[in-house]
Amino acid sequence: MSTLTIENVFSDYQGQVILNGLNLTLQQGEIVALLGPSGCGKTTLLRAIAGLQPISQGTIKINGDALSSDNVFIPSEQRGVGMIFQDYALFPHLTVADNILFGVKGLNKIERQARLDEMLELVKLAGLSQRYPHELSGGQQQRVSIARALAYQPQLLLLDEPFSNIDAQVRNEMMLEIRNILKQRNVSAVFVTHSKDEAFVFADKLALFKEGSIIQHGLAEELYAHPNDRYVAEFLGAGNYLPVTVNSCMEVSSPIGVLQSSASINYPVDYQGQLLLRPQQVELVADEQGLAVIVERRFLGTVCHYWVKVEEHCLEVRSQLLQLSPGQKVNLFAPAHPLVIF
Ligand SMILES: Nc1ncnc2c1ncn2[C@@H]1O[C@H](COP(=O)(O)OP(=O)(O)OP(=O)(O)O)[C@@H](O)[C@H]1O
Repeated sequence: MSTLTIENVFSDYQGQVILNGLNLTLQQGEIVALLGPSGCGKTTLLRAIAGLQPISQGTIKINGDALSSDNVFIPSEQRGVGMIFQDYALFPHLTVADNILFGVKGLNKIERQARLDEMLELVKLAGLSQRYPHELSGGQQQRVSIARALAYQPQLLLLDEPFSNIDAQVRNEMMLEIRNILKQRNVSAVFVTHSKDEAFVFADKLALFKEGSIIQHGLAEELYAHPNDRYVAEFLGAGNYLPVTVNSCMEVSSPIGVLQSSASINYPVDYQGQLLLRPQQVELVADEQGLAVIVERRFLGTVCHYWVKVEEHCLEVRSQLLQLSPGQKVNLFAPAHPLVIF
């Protein structure tokens, strides 16, 4: 059974549609990132799941039980959902121990202590239980907020941009640490972010938002390699878009020559479209008679980023060939792969 099921969910603010018929399912233990630019409705969906935002149509279920639908509205505190916010939302006048145990009900004193010890160990804060939030670093405060959400043993954890206040240098490490904790406990989670890099590190699946709709959702690798829309392709990383004409179900003609696809192309012969080539999918070969010329080079350590002009097109290429220089003639190749054409 899915942990979370979102079926045809609509929501509005004063008649303005914010969520426009969303569908999404999440299996037990999966982490999904709601990804998209500012204002596209990610937080509104998170709030709707938490019971903090009404929906006007559709159904939200957890473990098969309806929480929001035409005739059901379960209050937030009865949903079994934990939330972690960007600003941690710790109680400043409570110690770490009291913050962590705040939502834990129905345990005796010994059980409460055992739950606290377990959580402190899980988030590596043993020994700090009597400190107050202002006596902790940002990362430690974030770990307290995780421990507080997990101490309550939620069926589902909701995280709203939880890493945006964490120093970039420790952010990746922190994301992996929290991801490991969730995986260790088999906790399902929905994570809001506008950063594809955070989504790739933290989530198993992505749901890409555009103006209140989910344009595509699935495994991160699947969306990156097979975006079904140029918006998805652009959001998930740099790419070159070259005009191509389909020659056959396995071949196209392009400004850098004839390219082979290793999967069938779903367009008819003579179809003219735009081919997506990620910078690492293009290879360079130095050639004095080459049809392309290097116009810019940026050294990045193990690879170089080149901008290469061919006809009127300028392509971004990431290459392990480090010695090419601006002005040099080259040829470009794209080894056979499943071509993505829009
Ligand atoms: N309380 C409110 N009243 C009216 N409109 C609102 C309210 N909260 C959000 N909105 C509008 O709903 C839309 C979606 O907002 P939401 O916060 O869900 O976006 P988001 O994708 O989470 O953005 P961000 O990444 O900036 O947090 C925006 O156009 C916003 O202006």
